Amino acid sequence: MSESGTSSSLLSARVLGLAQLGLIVIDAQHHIVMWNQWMASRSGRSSHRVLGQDLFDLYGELRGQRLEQAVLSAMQSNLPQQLSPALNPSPFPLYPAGSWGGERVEQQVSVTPFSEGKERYCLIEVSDISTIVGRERQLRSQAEQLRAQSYVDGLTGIANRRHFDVALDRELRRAARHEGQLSLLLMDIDSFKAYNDHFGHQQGDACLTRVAEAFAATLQRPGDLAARYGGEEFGAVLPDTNAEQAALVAESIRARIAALGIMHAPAAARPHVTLSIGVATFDKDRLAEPAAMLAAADSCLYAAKKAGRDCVIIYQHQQENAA
Ligand SMILES: Nc1nc2c(ncn2[C@@H]2O[C@H](COP(=O)(O)OP(=O)(O)OP(=O)(O)O)[C@@H](O)[C@H]2O)c(=O)[nH]1
Repeated sequence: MSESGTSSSLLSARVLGLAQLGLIVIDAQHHIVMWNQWMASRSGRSSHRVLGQDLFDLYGELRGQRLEQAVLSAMQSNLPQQLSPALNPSPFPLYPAGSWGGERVEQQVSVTPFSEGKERYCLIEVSDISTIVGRERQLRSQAEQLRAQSYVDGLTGIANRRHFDVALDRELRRAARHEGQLSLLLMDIDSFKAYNDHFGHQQGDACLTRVAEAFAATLQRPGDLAARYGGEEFGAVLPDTNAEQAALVAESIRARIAALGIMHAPAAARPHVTLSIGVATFDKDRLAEPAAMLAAADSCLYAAKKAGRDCVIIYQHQQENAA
């Protein structure tokens, strides 16, 4: 061999040793003819132990798997093949260099057929994509967390206004489609300004949280939604619930909040914290849109305030306003 031939093969060997990905070459009989340092340090098998062995004898678990199919089809079609990392995350039992055991590294594997003289070969390249996959997983879980948070009220931990709007819209459509029943409650803590003025905003927040938790705990069905509608107002979406049933639910919420016995400010209408509640029920001819339902429940809430607070008013279609 010429001097320049020798130095170029030395250079090739050095480059193969430095490559930051696994390089395996197998011949047409699947015998390993090249196994670089990256593969040795992550598989625990040095090249002199694996050269000449059938790749699929060495790693029996690869038999019948996508990698073997990719090699066969690359050899047949003479076209490169790529394994989907999502379906084949870690085909080879490879571990981070220097750590024998633990989690396999996540791999991206490609198979490239080639010929040299009369011989046919396959180059198998293996990249470690653990960091990328880990980062993707982290981003996905952060996105899920953000999504969950964006539907939860930060103070009280119950559903927020956005969640309420989405649920009301969805349940109204469902009720309209199936001629079903649906009721909506809007409620407001009585004389809450006086509470804040007397006890301070921080204690006001604590009161809101107690009321929210007790209100949410009153709703029994999995489809019911308890939400903070805004400020000291709460809303409930009650699927499959007619006006009579909704009136019972509203009354049990009212009674439960009154029974908490949270001391109110001297200037408040009652000695303890109470709720006023307005109730509206889906009607395909009159109350079929979210805005109409909300306006009806709100007019009842207003009527409950006028009626002295700590009470429930049900929307009546016959009258312009609540009874
Ligand atoms: N602490 C606290 N107070 C809030 C919050 N959101 C709204 N409020 C207060 O709730 C009070 C609502 O007062 P108003 O709308 O005047 O009604 P009210 O005093 O409850 O009287 P009625 O509704 O007529 O019984 C205001 O003082 C708001 O500042 C909150 O997140 N935390």
